[in-house]
Amino acid sequence: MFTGTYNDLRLRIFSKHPHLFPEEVFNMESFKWSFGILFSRLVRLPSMDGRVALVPWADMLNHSCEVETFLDYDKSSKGVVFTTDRPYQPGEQVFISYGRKSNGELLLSYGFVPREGTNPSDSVELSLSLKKSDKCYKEKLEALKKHGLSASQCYPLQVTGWPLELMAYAYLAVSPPSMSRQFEEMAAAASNKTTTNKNIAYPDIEEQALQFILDSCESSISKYTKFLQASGSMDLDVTSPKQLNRRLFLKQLAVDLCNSESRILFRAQYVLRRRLRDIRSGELRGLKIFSGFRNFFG
Ligand SMILES: C[S@@+](CC[C@H](N)C(=O)[O-])C[C@H]1O[C@@H](n2cnc3c(N)ncnc32)[C@H](O)[C@@H]1O
Repeated sequence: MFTGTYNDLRLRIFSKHPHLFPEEVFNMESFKWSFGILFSRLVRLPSMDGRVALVPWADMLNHSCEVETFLDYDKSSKGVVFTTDRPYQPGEQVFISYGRKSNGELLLSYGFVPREGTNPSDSVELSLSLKKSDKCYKEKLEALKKHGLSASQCYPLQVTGWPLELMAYAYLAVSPPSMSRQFEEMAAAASNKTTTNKNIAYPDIEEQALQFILDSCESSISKYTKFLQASGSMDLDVTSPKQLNRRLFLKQLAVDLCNSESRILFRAQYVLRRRLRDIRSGELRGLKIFSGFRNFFG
């Protein structure tokens, strides 16, 4: 990402105006540094339409997932103000919220991962894909494309659940050719750009749709498990103690992120399995009643 953005800037701006952007200053190293400084310190000001600013004193405040206080511009005092949401004791560390962000977003923008289980906004992207072998692959893809979606889509899973769009995508992925008239409705509900009714339900294929989500969850879990197992014996390939510390630190961040994301996937797996078990045992009960009737009438 850095390399692409930097090369783009160099090609389109720096190389055309070398007197304004000398290579000794505007190089990859300084670009990385300024990018990091800017993105870990800039403040979005909600009352100024989300305009961003660098606010020297405010960039000393660390983030906590447990507070709901944001920095904002205050018209009456003409300054950036911060009001705490609870009393603090003298000497106690004061926190702000960097926004309701997932652990992955916090790691990418700020370089840290909150302690496991402490971030209620944490989420993990679950990738769902149409099966190439699906008899209606072309029709489904066409319906998806109409709503700005593609054959593979990512949806955020949280410990507390998943968006209605994800379920709509799963319905579309598993629906048989006999439901082709509903493809359009399902694709529209799977898109977060449309405002159509998202709360669609197709009881006949609910079990297959949940199983489809569960399969995707389990395939994702197995990737995380493989990474976490391999991380124990990962070759860090370093030449100095300083480099070793840095690599160990980065590896720990990756492990922390994987642990928090797989925790969400395990929770989803549990909920899905339980729901499927209920559906299947309901069906079994239905079958037993039906065979009871048969006995009765037979
Ligand atoms: C705006 S600065 C906050 C001040 C910073 N701690 C400092 O000493 O300059 C943002 C950086 O602080 C660190 N940080 C903020 N909140 C944190 C937290 N809850 N856990 C670990 N590091 C945190 C991260 O390195 C982040 O990029």
